[in-house]
Amino acid sequence: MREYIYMDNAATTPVKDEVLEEMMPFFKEKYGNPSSIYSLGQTSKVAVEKAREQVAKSIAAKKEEIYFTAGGSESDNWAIKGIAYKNKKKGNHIITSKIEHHAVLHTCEYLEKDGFEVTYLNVDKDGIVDLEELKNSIKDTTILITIMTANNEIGTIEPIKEIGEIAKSKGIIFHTDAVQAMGNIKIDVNDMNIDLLSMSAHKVYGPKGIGALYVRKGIKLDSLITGGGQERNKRAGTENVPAIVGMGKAIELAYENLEEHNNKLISLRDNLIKKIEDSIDEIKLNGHRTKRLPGNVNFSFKYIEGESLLLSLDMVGIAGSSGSACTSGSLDPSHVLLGIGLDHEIAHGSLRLSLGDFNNEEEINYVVEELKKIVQKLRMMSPLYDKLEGEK
Ligand SMILES: Cc1ncc(COP(=O)(O)O)c(C=O)c1O
Repeated sequence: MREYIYMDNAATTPVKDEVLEEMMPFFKEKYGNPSSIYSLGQTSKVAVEKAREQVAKSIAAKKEEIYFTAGGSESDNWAIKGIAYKNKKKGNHIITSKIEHHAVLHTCEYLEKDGFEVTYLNVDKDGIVDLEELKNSIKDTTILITIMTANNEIGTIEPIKEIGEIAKSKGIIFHTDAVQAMGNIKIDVNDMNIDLLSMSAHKVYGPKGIGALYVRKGIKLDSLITGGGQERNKRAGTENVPAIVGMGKAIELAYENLEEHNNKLISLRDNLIKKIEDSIDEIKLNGHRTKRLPGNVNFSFKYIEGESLLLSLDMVGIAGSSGSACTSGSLDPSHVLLGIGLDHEIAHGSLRLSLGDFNNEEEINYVVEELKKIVQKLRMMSPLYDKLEGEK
């Protein structure tokens, strides 16, 4: 069998050699605690601050506006709960969208049980938030708008700058989950009026279990973990120095080569979309055709179960996804696909192929060839497809 073809880069990415190389000394040689005042400790502290600078630079933020966390989920939880509880006296209303990641949706549901009111905005057939509906949803009690920069399943990029402007004009705090967008889209927190932004290293060829939250200077939010004075008293606990160093390097690399990376991915993505559309019928591309992440391809295939498709692809050495990594494995159709108006049956037959820096044209051709055969085989086994064939 040929080498494994990995097309699930939206779930996670491999750590790049240059990233691993930067991390390695911080496990055994430079193992000091950044809070220790002797030189071994200070070496770690300098490394953490360098990474903070690298992360800040990538979104045009200041170094002291970056807090390291244990990943995207933690950043989302902290941003939303932190702002909600800090502003409880001002109001209890939060606005989000129906297609957010569960790290946002489940946090909002948690807050609803604690007396907060949440509006879940609809999106159009491509997954784009309706700005008029957003404006009309704002109340005197609205304290936070949280809308993702780009969707993890269908890749649609939201009008973040416009949302930021609306929030700013009404004096409402704006948080965005940029976990999928980082390393794929140029982000400027000032130009886009973003007050808080969540990110995660493992989507940009960095290590897992490390992320960051950008908090605009002047925005107050409750501490996430109390204890020692780390992260300026906001998130206690000895820093994960190797992971922080890896995150800094991974993000720096991603933004150094953004254009080159994007041009390559967009060309691969559009080729893959075209080849699938040319060779398989009764399919639907999910997400916006152009306002989408450079590496994201998401199709629904009529008369097919996404899980069977994934297993069949795995058997020929191809890794994809039928929803976000956190929800695949469950039998419920994706809330994102239902959110863009797909019915349950077609939402079940969906496949996400997310391309990354290590994919190439040869792999695209192989995937299309195999996908075509698998779809045909699975449809022949589908009672619904059989019935329709009989009617033709
Ligand atoms: C949009 C989005 N937000 C948040 C997360 C959670 O990030 P992490 O895995 O770092 O907790 C993910 C991960 O898939 C994501 O895609």
